[in-house]
Amino acid sequence: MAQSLNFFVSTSPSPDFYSHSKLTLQTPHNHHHRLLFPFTKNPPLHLCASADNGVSAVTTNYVAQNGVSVSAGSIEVDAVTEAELKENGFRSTRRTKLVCTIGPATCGFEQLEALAVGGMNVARINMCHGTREWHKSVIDKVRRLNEEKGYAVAIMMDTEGSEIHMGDLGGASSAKAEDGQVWTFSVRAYDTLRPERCITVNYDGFAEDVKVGDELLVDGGMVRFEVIEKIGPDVKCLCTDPGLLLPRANLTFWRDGSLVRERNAMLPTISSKDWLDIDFGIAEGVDFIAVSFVKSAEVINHLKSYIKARSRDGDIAVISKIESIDSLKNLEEIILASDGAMVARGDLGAQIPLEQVPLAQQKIVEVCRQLNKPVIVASQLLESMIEYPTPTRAEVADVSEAVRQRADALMLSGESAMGQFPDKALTVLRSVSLRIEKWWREEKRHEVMDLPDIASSFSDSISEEICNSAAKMANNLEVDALFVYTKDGHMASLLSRSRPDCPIFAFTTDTLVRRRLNLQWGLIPFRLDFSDDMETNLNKTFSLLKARGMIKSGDLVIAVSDMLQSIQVMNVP
Ligand SMILES: Nc1ncnc2c1ncn2[C@@H]1O[C@H](COP(=O)(O)OP(=O)(O)OP(=O)(O)O)[C@@H](O)[C@H]1O
Ligand SMILES: CC(=O)C(=O)O
Ligand SMILES: [K+]
Ligand SMILES: [Mg+2]
Repeated sequence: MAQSLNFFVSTSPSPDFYSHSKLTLQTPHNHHHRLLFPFTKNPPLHLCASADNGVSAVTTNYVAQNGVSVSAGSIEVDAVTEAELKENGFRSTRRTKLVCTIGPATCGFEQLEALAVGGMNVARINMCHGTREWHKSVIDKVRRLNEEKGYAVAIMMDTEGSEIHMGDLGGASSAKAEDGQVWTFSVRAYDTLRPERCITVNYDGFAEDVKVGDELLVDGGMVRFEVIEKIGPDVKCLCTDPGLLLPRANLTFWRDGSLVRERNAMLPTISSKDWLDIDFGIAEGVDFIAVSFVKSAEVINHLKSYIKARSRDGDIAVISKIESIDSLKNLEEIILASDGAMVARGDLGAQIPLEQVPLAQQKIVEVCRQLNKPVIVASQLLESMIEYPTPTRAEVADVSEAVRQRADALMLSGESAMGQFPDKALTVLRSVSLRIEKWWREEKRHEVMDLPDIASSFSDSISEEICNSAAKMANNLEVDALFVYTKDGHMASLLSRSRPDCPIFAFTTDTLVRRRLNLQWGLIPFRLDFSDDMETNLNKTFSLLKARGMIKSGDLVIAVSDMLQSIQVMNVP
């Protein structure tokens, strides 16, 4: 029999409202313990509850108020998860989510499908590279894959930003800079064939801003030059650290051991080209927009209201990329304003000393977790796999560390965009994630992180308490899965924040919410039509999942819901 704890909160503005909460704890021996709490709160809340015999009493009441009916309907979950659940059972599903940057190596339909099969949860397109037509064709293919083959891959568009970077390499995929060579960095636009060892720069003030003696870092130091001469728009540079130059690589320059960033600080976070790309993203209905080189919360608030006013569903999540000194300074307010964050270690490592990057990563992951925002650890996780089929031991250790920190997601960049072994790289992320997650559960490690209260309303506080308790109960009772019925995804993310031992089945009526939840740790998002009647919802879910072989009789489940704020513990009948 189900044991349940239900709350019912509505924000009725009635002036002479009456509110109370009644908690019922039903023991197996039918001893009912009731608690009655009088409430006076402003703004007025209507809090009532509960059921003496399971869920039916309350939910019937709720349905009567809302008149929502349940259609028989079906349940949608992505094909990979379904196979994983059937094969390995609840416990061994992967909790850490995987983002793949799509590029020339992976933009074909079959290549995208191979990544989906390999566990890609989110496909990232980087607006620094390629044309809008190219990106549109990738988005179309991913959508087709989802529709035709039952995947739920979300799409993340990453803005170019207006930091200083190199142009393309006249069509070449890379160029090798050797020690002692002199290269020219120029703001000229070359129509005709450009001279050898010549790189264009996107920023007109470049030649004025650099000084002879400055150090010029490509891609955060993958290649280094020293400025030796300025001739009009051309800047002659001596290669001091050889390496591979990639198209549109970021450029930073350093003087007397410090990053020169006065000009960068004046460049807008979202350039006019970025705004056009954002319009494109809104029109295409991407799920996430990742904003490069965020400096303050202001720009994120601006973008969010822009999206809200223009997007059909008003619902594209905004991810702040933490990759500049300014973003580290304003970390908490930026993350608070955003729907998630990315530790963009590539550019971050060009702005702060490399040895500080791991600590910055740890801090960003921690702040995101506390503020309940998903966080992606990105860049160079498996860099050597761009060229080689196996990773270095150090790379495996780096991936393990990000999983151990319990980041929501890991991201492939060049490894999947233009590397020779995209599928193998994804397999490494997948197997390392599974191994570390298993270790965590076997060791019965408990969270050391204090999760602060983040609710901004009383109703949210109840959701938060319910989710924190449900996650704790799930660990203590060693349940097989948490079920959450959520319209907007909020309660699902609160459960994820607690990083419980068991997987979280998140049922939502909304396809967009379902795809967005794909970025969050431990969530298995399902699309399901459901009502406010929990008994009906549960029965329907059990029969649909049982029919598909994803759960079986006897499995122990804790279910929570955000329409009817409740916790129930039960065995699958
Ligand atoms: N759409 C694309 N077309 C061609 N090459 C791409 C594309 N996307 C990525 N690449 C290649 O893959 C490499 C790594 O991709 P990634 O998106 O991490 O680039 P990045 O420029 O380092 O990132 P960011 O600009 O966000 O800091 C790029 O340097 C580029 O060479
Ligand atoms: C991902 C990205 O933008 C970076 O690492 O710089
Ligand atoms: K970018
Ligand atoms: Mg970057």
